[in-house]
Amino acid sequence: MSYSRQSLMCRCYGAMKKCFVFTSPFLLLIAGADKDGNLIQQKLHSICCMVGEGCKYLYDVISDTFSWGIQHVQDTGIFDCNGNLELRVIIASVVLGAYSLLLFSYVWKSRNIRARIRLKQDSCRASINDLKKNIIQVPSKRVEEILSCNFQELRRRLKKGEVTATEALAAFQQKALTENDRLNFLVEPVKEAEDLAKDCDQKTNRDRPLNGIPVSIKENYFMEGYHSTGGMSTLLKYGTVKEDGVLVKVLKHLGAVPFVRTNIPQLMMTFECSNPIYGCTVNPYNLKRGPGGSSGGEGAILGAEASILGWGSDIGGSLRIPSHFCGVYCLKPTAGRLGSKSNEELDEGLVQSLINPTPGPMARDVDTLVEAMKAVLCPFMFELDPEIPPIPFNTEVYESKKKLRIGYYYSDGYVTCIPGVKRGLDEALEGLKNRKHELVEFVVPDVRAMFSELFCKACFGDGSEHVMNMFNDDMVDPTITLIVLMHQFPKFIQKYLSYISTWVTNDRVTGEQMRAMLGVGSVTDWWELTGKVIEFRKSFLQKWKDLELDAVVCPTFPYVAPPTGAVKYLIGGVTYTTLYNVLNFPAGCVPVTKVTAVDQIAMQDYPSNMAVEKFIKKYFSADTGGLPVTVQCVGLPYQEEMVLRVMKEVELGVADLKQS
Ligand SMILES: CCCCCC/C=C\CCCCCCCC(=O)NCCO
Repeated sequence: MSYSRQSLMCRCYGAMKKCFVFTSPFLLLIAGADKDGNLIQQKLHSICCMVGEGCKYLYDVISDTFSWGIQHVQDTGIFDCNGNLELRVIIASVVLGAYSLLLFSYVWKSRNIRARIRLKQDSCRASINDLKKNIIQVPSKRVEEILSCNFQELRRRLKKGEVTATEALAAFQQKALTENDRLNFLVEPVKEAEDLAKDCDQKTNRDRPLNGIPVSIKENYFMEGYHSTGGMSTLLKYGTVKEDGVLVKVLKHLGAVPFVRTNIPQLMMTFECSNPIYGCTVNPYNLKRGPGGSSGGEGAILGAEASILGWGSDIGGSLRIPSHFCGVYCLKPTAGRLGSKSNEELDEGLVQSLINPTPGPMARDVDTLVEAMKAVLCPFMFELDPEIPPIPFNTEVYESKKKLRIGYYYSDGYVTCIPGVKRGLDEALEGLKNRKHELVEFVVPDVRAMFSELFCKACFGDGSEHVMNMFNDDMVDPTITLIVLMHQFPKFIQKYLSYISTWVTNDRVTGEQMRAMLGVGSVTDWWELTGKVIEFRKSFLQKWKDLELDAVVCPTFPYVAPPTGAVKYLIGGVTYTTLYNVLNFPAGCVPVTKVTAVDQIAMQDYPSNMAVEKFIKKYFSADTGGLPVTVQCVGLPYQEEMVLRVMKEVELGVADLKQS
């Protein structure tokens, strides 16, 4: 989505609105003035007194200017000041008239937005109902049998013709429809799925690596005939996508059957999963809690076992956070390994050269991720997108038996992990130790500066202008209202608010993040930021090399699935994932445990110095029993195979522990 696609009118409207809203109080003050402008002086004086001595100087300048201005107007003789009512009436009428116009245009605009959203909702609902009515009938015993297969088993049966692709599709469609009624992860079913499945059932196609495997796809992936909105209804205006994106083409070429498109948060830059078009998705383990985001629909559908392989994307944790909250596996590849032409990042305002999003697979075991990566890293994809480095899957690295030297950390130095998360890491490390790997403590560098000074500044380098402009023609989801509202203020007020928030939250990061979202300023500042990112990567790499590490294992996130609507108070946790986007290191998640009653009791000792910690204490001391915990496995750039190997080692190590 390019800037040019943002209608000029919307942007002008937004700018005018802001200008007007912030100047009108002054206009009204003028309207309330007597002929000498006394009232203005009085009001300004009292305001200035409140702000303090420093502002008095400013007051003198301003009030002198006003007096001069009014005197000047009187001198011109445009109106008779003895009856100065006229001036006030004129100004008041202009202000009220403009407000009425604004109100009218707001109501008119809202009606259009709501109509656009309703139209899309109706079409999605119709599509779901259509599938419910016309779903291929498969006996329930057969459905259960298919759903109980793991990926390898399902693929083997499909290949042998013991299960047809049409049956597999129907089984997952049935399960998805049932689970969707409780979790709302579906955006819409893929209408062509049945035709694709029938094609897979041709004998000549059975050898394709993913033949007949039903796959779920995040809404932002380009698919011919479908909208990719990232939860922004304004993007519905541009119609459906004309051509499949690279990964969808590759998946179809390999025989996979995309069967549903799944939900995302509005704007895809938060880890709530709610937007005004498709609504709110909830967590399969606890319906009062969220599935994470932005690939939240994928997290929920996989967590509910209604999909066997899903595809999401990640620029700050959007594959890893939902995996962690929903207890599923994922791989966030190095940005570039799978290219950048598969999914909509309405993020084009967010797509910059420093920190890039990447598509990636999500699944219910490591083997599926391995098979998915092996399959898609194929000549067909390298030809389709020559910008993707033609590096096939390195089986040798994945299958190597060499003992590994693995770094680990329990805290990144900012938000402390809750006890359940710490215990999850304990278990992963113990499993690795039992498998004779060497463990080395690793201290991560300053994540506070990394998050606000590098991640936020890069992602919102334009002062969030591009994304915020889109809201001039859209509704705002309650999960992000606060942040959108804040951006309606002039920058100097936002800056002021950021300092207040540091003071209120006792947390430097909150204020720093707010200021970072005001953008970098100039090209020179952007170059400086580029230099800082390069420097950060260099020094991190050096630390890694000094310790001669093969990989790092650490918490994916400091807490588990939060109640829906609570993410806005908990953003701080995101340093654990954004670190590896800033570094552009591949990282994957492995579920290791679930929160226990003992973990919940241990929350009594959780710190509560910063606001974010107080909220964590509030939201995770109870009602978290049974929620999944994963660990994050990290490798050097382009070493996805090493990450997957470590993930497999963790999976095996934890399984051994549970058996013993
Ligand atoms: C208007 C909403 C802006 C919220 C700004 C909060 C600032 C930083 C938090 C970053 C949270 C990142 C969540 C994950 C984003 C992600 O990976 N998206 C994937 C897009 O493909």
